[in-house]
Amino acid sequence: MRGTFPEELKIPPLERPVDATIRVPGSKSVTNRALLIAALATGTSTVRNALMSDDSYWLMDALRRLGFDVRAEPASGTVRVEGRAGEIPAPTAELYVGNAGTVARFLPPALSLGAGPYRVDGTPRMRERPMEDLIDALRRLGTRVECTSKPGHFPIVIRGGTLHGGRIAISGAKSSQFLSGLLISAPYAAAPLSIEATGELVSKPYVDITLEVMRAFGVEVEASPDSRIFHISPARYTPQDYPVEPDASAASYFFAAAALTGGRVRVPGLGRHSAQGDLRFLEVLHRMGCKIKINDNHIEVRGPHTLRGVEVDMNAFSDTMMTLAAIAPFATEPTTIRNVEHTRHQETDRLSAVATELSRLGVRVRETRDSLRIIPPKRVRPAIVETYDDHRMAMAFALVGLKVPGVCIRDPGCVTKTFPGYFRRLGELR
Ligand SMILES: O=C(O)C1=C[C@@H](OP(=O)(O)O)[C@@H](O)[C@H](O)C1
Ligand SMILES: C=C(OP(=O)(O)O)C(=O)O
Repeated sequence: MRGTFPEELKIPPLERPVDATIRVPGSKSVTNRALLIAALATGTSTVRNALMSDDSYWLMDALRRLGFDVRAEPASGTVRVEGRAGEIPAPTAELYVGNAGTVARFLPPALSLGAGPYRVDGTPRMRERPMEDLIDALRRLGTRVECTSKPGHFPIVIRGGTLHGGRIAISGAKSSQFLSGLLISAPYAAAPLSIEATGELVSKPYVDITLEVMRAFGVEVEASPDSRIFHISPARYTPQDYPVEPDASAASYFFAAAALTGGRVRVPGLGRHSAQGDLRFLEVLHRMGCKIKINDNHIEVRGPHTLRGVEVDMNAFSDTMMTLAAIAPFATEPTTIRNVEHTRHQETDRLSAVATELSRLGVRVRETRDSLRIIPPKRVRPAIVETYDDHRMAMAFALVGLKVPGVCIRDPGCVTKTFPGYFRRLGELR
């Protein structure tokens, strides 16, 4: 999807506070759950307002290689998926997941339902990202998984045939996506399956998104009151006409632009009934001095005259960690972001990337194993910001350019992972 992006993009500063209504694309997390669940369902589903980006492309590409009929209209975001009732049509396939964690972690449990061998690989970074907890769980459920390069990592070869039922424990300490991946395919296990999340479960609200999309396609999961143990009885997804809501993480950049400039931004299509945990970023903006209105079908943020610094545990909504890091230098006090060690295993080592790039902009940062303390300088200075092939580095640090003349974003094309039109939308703030 990289297409026509320049090597470097200079961000022109805003001359006045923003005042805009900004539409953001469909949620990556919801899109990739809905597409895979639609493929497992009995009959044809229509997924509307689906995100069209690298991450959803790689899932659709994998489904097609597996023999599913997937028809996408990129302009409207409508995707028709012919579900095969839990059958994986192709007995063997070569699959590529790019650097999409959702594809890397959701697909392998579904591949256990097919014959195989299925060979699955990803980008060099995906080969470094954790897979071991999921691979171990699949092996315990009767799937043969071979790591052809490094134990616990891509590339892998899966030979399936069945997914046993029973009881299984999986660690959620590195990624919640392992648990979500198991949950999505669990209704097709040979017998009832109980999954226990052990250790600290990071990014917990994403598990709620999984349960919500499963429920929308007709499958209920019984969760223990502490949301640690999940019981899934054998069931079949029913096909749906399913609208994907806008992406809350993508919206965070525009909410932050209102905060940064003392302006107003409204994002339609998101509201109080959303399961997306990244809307907790709004609580952070509120504590920094913003006024927040959450309606049924839109959210509006008004920025203050001066932003306050905050101390915040972002474990549950860490995709917005970089958004906060990018506006923190403009607050009146330091900001501390805690409990986000797991982001070191994502598109890049995000704590290290943020600390390095903020330092380049003249901002003092104290980095620990799992936290950042950002100390606002007298003046944020211009710089060419490196993005480490991380869409969120590019999207977040562009916000600095809205305030400081001379900020350039290196490799802006990396935004295609989740938001190909990001810089066009950012231009709509003018
Ligand atoms: O399940 C999902 O859709 C996601 C879960 C989170 O990952 P981790 O659980 O690995 O933190 C999040 O960071 C990612 O962008 C999307
Ligand atoms: C962590 C992210 O992605 P992934 O789904 O690849 O884990 C992200 O989008 O910030």
